[in-house]
Amino acid sequence: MMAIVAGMTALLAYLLDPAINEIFVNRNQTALWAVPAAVVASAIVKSVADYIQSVQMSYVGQRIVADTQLSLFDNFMRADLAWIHDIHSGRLISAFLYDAGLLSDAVSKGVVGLLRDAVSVLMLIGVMYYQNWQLALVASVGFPVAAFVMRRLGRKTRKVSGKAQAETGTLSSLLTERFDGTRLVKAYGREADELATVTASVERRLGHLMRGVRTKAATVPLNDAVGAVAIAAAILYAGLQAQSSEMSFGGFTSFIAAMIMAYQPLRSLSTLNNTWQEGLAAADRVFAMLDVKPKVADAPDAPDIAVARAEIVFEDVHFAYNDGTPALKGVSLTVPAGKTVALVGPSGGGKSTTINLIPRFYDPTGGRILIDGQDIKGVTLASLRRAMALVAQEATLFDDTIASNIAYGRPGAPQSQIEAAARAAAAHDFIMGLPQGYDTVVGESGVKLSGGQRQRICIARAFLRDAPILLLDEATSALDTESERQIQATLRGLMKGRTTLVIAHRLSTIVDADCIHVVEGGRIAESGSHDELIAKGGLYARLYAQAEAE
Ligand SMILES: Nc1ncnc2c1ncn2[C@@H]1O[C@H](COP(=O)(O)OP(=O)(O)OP(=O)(O)O)[C@@H](O)[C@H]1O
Repeated sequence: MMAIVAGMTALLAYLLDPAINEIFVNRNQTALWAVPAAVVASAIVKSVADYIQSVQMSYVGQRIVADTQLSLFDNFMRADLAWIHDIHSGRLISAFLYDAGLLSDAVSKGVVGLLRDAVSVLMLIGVMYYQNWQLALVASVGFPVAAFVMRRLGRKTRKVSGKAQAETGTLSSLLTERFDGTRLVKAYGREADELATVTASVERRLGHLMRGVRTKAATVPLNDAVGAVAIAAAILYAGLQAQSSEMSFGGFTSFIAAMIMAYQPLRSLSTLNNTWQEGLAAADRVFAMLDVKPKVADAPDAPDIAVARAEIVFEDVHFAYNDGTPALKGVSLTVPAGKTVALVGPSGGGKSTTINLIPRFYDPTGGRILIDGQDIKGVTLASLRRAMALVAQEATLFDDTIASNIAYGRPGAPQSQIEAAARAAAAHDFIMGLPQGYDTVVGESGVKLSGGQRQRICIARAFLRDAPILLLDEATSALDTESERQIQATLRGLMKGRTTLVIAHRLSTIVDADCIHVVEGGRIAESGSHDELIAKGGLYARLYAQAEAE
């Protein structure tokens, strides 16, 4: 298609030769009709090919955006939690939306346009050389100069594009945080300050983008100037040669037409180089993200875990986050099959870290974690995670129906099972009271639920998952006493017969746990049943007395 467009463009320039020499100079009657017909025919072929080509080019570009976005998302979903936490979500979003777009421009306009224009220019230069090679040689003096200008400006574009992208990432981070924290902004009356923060970022981004625009805008006039000198040189040379009349009038006109027609694709070639450079910069960033491979991954030939009793054992487990600060300094504990073990302790002690190691959100830096005697590092991640249900503090719901939210851990579960799970979580009645029952859409754009209702849907999700291991980050502290009591009752139902490790934020809720570990400073400070720990009169007894007093 590209060759057709380029060929037809060159043909139009070539046709000027017979048009002038045959029709006007030789007064040829056949040519009088044939040449205009040929002009129309080649213009039609060029237009059709042009149309098909633009659609094809856009498709190639958009396809690349779509494929890149899918690969990025796939990689983000598989990436280590540690990596995701270290990088702000705004940066991921800007790679997804902004960089993928730049990449598409580089491909659809850049590569394809580069080829098309290069072919057109080559063919038109061919016409020039065919008409008069000495003249063509004179007209070509501008090329090396133009190439040098393009190169310099291309480099600058690439640099500026990198800065603009970094600022786009910062801006999306700022926006996500501000939208999530709207309540806080309003409550503390910080609207004006937030506007100032965002204004600063928007202005910085504008500055970088404008630097790019100026570079791009300078490309065309600079090349135009070079082109004008080349045309002037050609006319001067042709004029000087005119005396010897080696060249016909038609030939000269065709030559000049080819030269002027070559001008347009040459101009676009110079701006395309900038687009191409932006695309290369974006590609660097996208590929850097695609190259990140998760460290928490299946060992080669890892078997599925075989869970029978579901006993969890921590053997002298050490762990440090990426920044190097140790969070666990030798934790050994056992969660006996079917029993409930609670982790309590001061904030920052390491309770969440302990629980996060069981589904291998992170791998320990020392020691081992065993489930039914199998080191969890040696089994497949999918089978390990299938063996557990997680009820986290945040009560995350997706923008989907209640039924889909409950079935998140067991996609395709029949309605009867979904309802049974909701009943067990004491959620069925309030769900039936919603406008569309189980088909009610919840989440950001759907019906807004109370904290307790959200929590109950999450518990129903864990019921339906029906896994032998239950990881519970007790989320009842944000609820009122009545809701908390109800949720506690449903949670006890959920824990029954399952190996449960629970983080207790309210000590009153875990008094009947089989064993309580007090985690402090990354170590287990004391362990025992509620009564034993009270009798001991240590940290737990103090924490409990404090909680009672409140
Ligand atoms: N993603 C992280 N990156 C770096 N350090 C972290 C990260 N998460 C937690 N920490 C640090 O690890 C230590 C243990 O944190 P952890 O969240 O396990 O405590 P916790 O006992 O669950 O606290 P809380 O009761 O407040 O939730 C803390 O010092 C914390 O600052």
